[in-house]
Amino acid sequence: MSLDLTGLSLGPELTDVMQRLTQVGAELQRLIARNGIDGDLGASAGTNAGGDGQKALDVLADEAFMAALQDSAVAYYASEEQDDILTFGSGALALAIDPLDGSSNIDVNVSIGTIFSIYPAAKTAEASFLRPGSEQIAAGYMIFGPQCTLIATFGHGVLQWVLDPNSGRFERLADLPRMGPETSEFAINASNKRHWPAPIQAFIDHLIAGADGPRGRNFNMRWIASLVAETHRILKRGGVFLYPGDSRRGYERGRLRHVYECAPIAFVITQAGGAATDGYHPILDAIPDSLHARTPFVFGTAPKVRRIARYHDHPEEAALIPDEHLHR
Ligand SMILES: O=P(O)(O)OC[C@H]1O[C@](O)(COP(=O)(O)O)[C@@H](O)[C@@H]1O
Ligand SMILES: [Mg+2]
Ligand SMILES: [Mg+2]
Repeated sequence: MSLDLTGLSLGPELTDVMQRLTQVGAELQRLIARNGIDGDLGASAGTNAGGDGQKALDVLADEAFMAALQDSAVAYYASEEQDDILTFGSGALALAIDPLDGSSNIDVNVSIGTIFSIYPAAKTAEASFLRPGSEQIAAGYMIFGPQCTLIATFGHGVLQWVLDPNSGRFERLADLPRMGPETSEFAINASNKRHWPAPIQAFIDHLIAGADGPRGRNFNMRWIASLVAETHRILKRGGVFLYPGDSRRGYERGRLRHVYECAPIAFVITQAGGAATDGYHPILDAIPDSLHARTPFVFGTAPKVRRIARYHDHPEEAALIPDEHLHR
């Protein structure tokens, strides 16, 4: 057993799938630590279904998860790296996965990870994933960084484990506390500013104006370009993340993928007391129209996420709403 699930009643199928996911995670952390010794995990390795360039580690991670899950309770496997949903058998579960998130960071030794999302299998492969994220029964991510951490939700708060490199086992830590309402950090790829829609431009302009602007206080910015690392920081110390749709060709719906990136992160964040939207509507209520569909994505501390929605309704007043009026 690679994962301490003591005291959790997940049922035999989900327990087994979590064990298999974390076995692969522990192996990926080991391989990543040896990058450059045997080969280059950041080397180009083709193009995936979504048209993104693949790195050697993208392909290797996808193959490792596929091999580990083929004879498990996973009936349907939907991966960022596969054109179509794969059918493994007649098990009770459907698993969507971003096998390697943050690939642009592989060759610069910055945190990367795996994002997973689990549903009860539906009648067909498509129906198992093209459904509201609120129907997920489990979701989370592993981060491959200074520590290998697993964050997961099974619908009752957010749990965390850390991989003990001595034993190869994920040890459970205290559950994550709920996110507080206060925060002063935001995350967005600001190089795209000229392409953003007006409400996002106004929101960010007001944050950057700091104490001299309508918000009347200073804010701080971070951008790692690994969704897992950004999520982890926001879970631990609050803040807000934005990848809006923009006017670049192919980015009308942003960059991030609904099924295997945004829905699972939204499940984790809302279970931690935060909020997750497409800028306006809750992500967990939306139904993606295809496996690799993109969605604009805003998540983090709930009042901040709600304020961004207000910039769409009332851009002139949104900056002036007191935080305490955004608690619901
Ligand atoms: O390079 P950009 O446009 O800032 O995008 C960064 C985003 O792209 C991603 O790397 C996409 O994920 P993949 O590496 O799985 O394709 C996210 O982790 C990150 O938030
Ligand atoms: Mg990703
Ligand atoms: Mg990926």
